[in-house]
Formats: sequence, C-alpha cells, structure tokens
Amino acid sequence: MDVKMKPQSLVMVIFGASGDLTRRKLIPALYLLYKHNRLPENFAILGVARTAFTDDEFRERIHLQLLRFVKPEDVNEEKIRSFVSLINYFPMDPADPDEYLRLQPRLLKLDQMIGNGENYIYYLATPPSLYGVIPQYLKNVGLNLSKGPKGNKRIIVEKPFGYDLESALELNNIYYKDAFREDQIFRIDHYLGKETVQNILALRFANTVFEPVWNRNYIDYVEVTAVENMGIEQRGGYFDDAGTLRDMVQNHLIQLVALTAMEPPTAFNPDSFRDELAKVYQSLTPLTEKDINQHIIRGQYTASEGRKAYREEKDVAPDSRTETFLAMKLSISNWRWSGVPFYIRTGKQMPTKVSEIVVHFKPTPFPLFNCAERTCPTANLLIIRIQPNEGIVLKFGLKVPGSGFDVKQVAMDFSYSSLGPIPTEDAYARLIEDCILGDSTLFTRSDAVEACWKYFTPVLEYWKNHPESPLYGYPAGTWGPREADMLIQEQNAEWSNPCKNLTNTELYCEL
Ligand SMILES: NC(=O)C1=CN([C@@H]2O[C@H](COP(=O)(O)OP(=O)(O)OC[C@H]3O[C@@H](n4cnc5c(N)ncnc54)[C@H](OP(=O)(O)O)[C@@H]3O)[C@@H](O)[C@H]2O)C=CC1
Ligand SMILES: O=C1O[C@H](COP(=O)(O)O)[C@@H](O)[C@H](O)[C@H]1O
Repeated sequence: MDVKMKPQSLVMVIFGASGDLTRRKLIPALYLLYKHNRLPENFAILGVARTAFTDDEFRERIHLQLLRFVKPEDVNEEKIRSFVSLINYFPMDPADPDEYLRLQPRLLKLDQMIGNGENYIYYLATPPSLYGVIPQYLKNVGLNLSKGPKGNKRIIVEKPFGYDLESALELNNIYYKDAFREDQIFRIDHYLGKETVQNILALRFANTVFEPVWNRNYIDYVEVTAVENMGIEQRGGYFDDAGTLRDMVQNHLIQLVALTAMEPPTAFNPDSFRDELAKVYQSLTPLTEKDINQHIIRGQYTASEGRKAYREEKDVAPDSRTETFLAMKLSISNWRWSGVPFYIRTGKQMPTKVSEIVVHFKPTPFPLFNCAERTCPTANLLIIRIQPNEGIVLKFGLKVPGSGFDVKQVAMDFSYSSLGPIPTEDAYARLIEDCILGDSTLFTRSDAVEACWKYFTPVLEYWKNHPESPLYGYPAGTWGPREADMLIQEQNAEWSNPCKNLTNTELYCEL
C-alpha cells in the first residue's frame, strides 16, 4: 500500500466488535464507504470480541444495527445485504495472548479467500486498557509487520490515547519499541474527520482576508464550545473513570483550539500539517496551581425536570466526583497569540448539542455612532459552526436605514447546506478511508499526544491531590455552573449563546 493508494485487498479487524462504537459509528461508516465503492475491491471485516456469536448471528445483528444507525436516505436493503456478507466474526478474549495463536490462522484464511494481500487494518475499539496489550500480542504472532508492497499492517487506536502523560509515553513506547512504526499507527480523533473542522483550514488558508487580522493585534478572545444535550448514555463504566477532561477536552476541544491557532503549514501533507499542530500544543502556557484553581471550572449534572443526576446513572459511583462539564481559560505563549485568551467549554446534559468556535475581534478604538436597539456593535464576531447547521457567520455593524446615524449588528451567513448535500456526518468514514489510503494527515502524531498530556496532566494530578477542589453541580438541561459564567466575565464578556448565534438556521435549544 503506497501512500494515497487503495490496496486491492484488505481485511479490517475490529477489536471490540460487540461494542457501542462499532455499532453506532464504525459499521455505518464502513457501509457508507462500501455503498459509494470506496472500499478495496476485495474486502472483508473480521469482528473480534469475547461475546460468543457465529458468523451468521453477528451478521444478523449488524444488519439490524445498520437499519437503526444509518440515515434513512442511505438505507439500501440490497447493498446492506451484500455489505453484511463481507462480515465475519471471531470470538476471542483480546487480553489473552494465547488466543492470538488461533486468530492468526483465521485471519490468514480469510485473507486467502479474498485475495491474499495480507493487508490488515486493526481497529482498536476496546476499553483503553487493552490499547497497549493488543499490539504486543499481535506482534507475538507476527501480525504486526508490514512486508513491503504486500502485507501492510496498520493500526487505528481510539481515544483516549493514554490516561495521563506517563501512560501516553508508555503506550507510545509499546508501539514503537515492540510492535508498530509511527507510519503504521493511526491515532484517531473523529473531530478531525468532520468536514466543517477541516474547513477551518480552508477558511484560514484559502483566503487572504482573514489571515492579516488573525492574531493578537485584532483578536480579543476566542471561544470554543462543544456541548451535548444527552447524558452519558450507557457508558457509565467508561465515563466515570475518564471524565470530561479526558473524554472531550484533551482531544476534541484542544484540536479545535489548535486548528484555530496554528500557523499555515508549508504544504498540505502529513508532516507539515502535524508539525504546526504540535507547535501549538507545545506553546500552550503551562498551568500553574493558581490557574487550575481560578481558570478551570468543573461541574457535574444534577437531577432536574425528569432528568437523572449523573450520580444516578448506571455504572456511576453514587458519590462520584467525575466532571461532566468543564470550562477553562487557556493561553498560548507565542508571537501570534500572546495575551489572547481562549475560553473553552464542554458538557453533557446541556440545553442543546452544538459545536462552534467564536472569534471575537477587538472593538473599534472609538465609538463614533449611536447604538440602535441598545446594543453597541463595536466588535466583529466570526462564528464557525461545526455542527449542526454547519456554517460560518460574520457579524458586523451597519447603519440603520433612515434618519440619524444609528448602527446595529447584522450578520453575513454562509450555510454549508447551500453547497448541496455534504457529507457532514461521516467523519469516521473519511478517517477510515484515509487510513486505507495510508494518509495520516488527519490523525494525531505521537508528539502532539504527548504535548497535550503534558499540558493537562498537572490538572488531573491537582484534582487527585486536592479532592476538596470545587466540583460545581448544575441542573441537567442548563448551560453549566454559574462559576463558568464568572470565568468569562473576567474578560468583561459572557459566553455567546449558540441558540442565537446563527440567523438563517434553527437550532433546537431547550431553554
Ligand atoms: N462509543 C463512542 O461513542 C466512542 C468510543 N470511543 C472509544 O472507543 C472504545 C470503545 O468504546 P465503546 O464501544 O463505547 O465501548 P463498549 O464498552 O461499548 O465496547 C467495548 C468492546 O470491547 C470488548 N472487550 C474486549 N475485551 C474486553 C475487556 N477485557 N473488557 C471489556 N470489554 C472488552 C467488548 O466486547 P466483549 O465484552 O464481547 O468482549 C466490546 O465489544 C473506548 O476506548 C472509547 O473510549 C471513542 C469515541 C466515541
Ligand atoms: O469522543 C466522543 O465524542 C462524542 C461527541 O462527538 P460528536 O461528534 O457527537 O460531537 C461524545 O459524546 C463522547 O462522550 C466522546 O467520547
């Protein structure tokens, strides 16, 4: 498999095939690729997990799941049937090294059936505790090595990659020293697979108007929001151990910060692009204890209007101190961003599901005009709506028609839907396809992971060592604790309200 070349044949081995991620994201993504003829000609899936299924039972289950999780317009019964026939199942415990002695011949047999290319992609969709184990056991039976033009082996590892800096370093060492080279490792962060997240790059680097003002001279502060109106669903076991910092902040939110803050890469290739991302992470101003105390607000949802409290969720400790909300102020120590705060927030059980970046430009130096409707639009806003109602809005001041000279804020709206149907919901399909093609641009490199953990690990340690540090309750269905509002009030500002940010599209918000 050369870079950007689709192999003739490929077996995709999914560890954790009976789990939630496989059901909701991976299988629908692979089906979409299949439906659009974007998979290798000879292709098979081998699902692996401990639960006992026969091939037929597993196919039946996948068939039903596809009908449930694929968008109605993508459902094509005939295609689903032929896709499902490519799926096989192998019951084994991935934590048991001896089981790989059985896996190896099974995989080889499947590979021979489809074309004998020995090209395998392993997708680790298991609990993170197995991320370091599986590669070593694959190596024990020789399933790790790429063998020239034939026989490529790649491994996609889900987030969180590590639990803190030490474990991330350890994981990277296991992969390099024992099992896989960096070019075989694809650390996935599905936010980078989102069309609108990639479009941050196009907005910044395919236009000249933004770049001259994209710095500390013109930007006052930046907000990054990624909130959800659902709780933790059935993932209490995982989430109670992870918390929001590990689940959303250390990966998705910080990626959005980095894409907003990065320098233009010298070329759009995996190395140049990822060099620039890594530089942002390395420039994050280290957090002191005072910062952690004053600039990080963690919250946990409490029961409200028929919604359960976090502590009542399945598999969550009744006295859990795990955060389901986090807001923080961070800064970047470099030439472009020195002095510009980035405010980020994310949480479960908020009034709506939305991800967006709001760039607040500095106010005009002098207010020349009267303000219409008691709002003084002295500062421009650029809103990059990642999901839903994907779009970009520029807010600016204009004269109110008629006598006098009052100004009011108006909006120039661009909605991605105006480009026609765009694949905004198949981030996983995009990333899996990139891995098949050997393109690692949109996957996280080891230095980036390490730099992120280096930045966030002091926070985790501080919380661990100071169990009394505040964890604020917020009623489920609200925008989080009041203390998060106070955080941004330091800037003489308030969190912008995503329910009101776009003018041409509706966003359902329970307020
Ligand atoms: N679900 C999601 O939306 C997202 C998940 N992720 C990541 O993907 C990974 C999988 O998540 P998810 O699918 O939600 O998790 P689930 O708990 O739903 O699934 C875990 C899977 O791993 C299998 N497994 C194998 N060995 C073990 C073991 N020793 N202990 C427990 N399970 C085992 C389970 O099957 P069996 O019991 O049959 O062996 C099951 O198929 C996690 O690392 C998560 O962080 C990342 C982004 C989003
Ligand atoms: O990785 C994760 O992301 C989802 C949110 O993803 P989105 O694409 O729906 O915005 C989050 O619900 C989950 O807890 C987390 O593990």
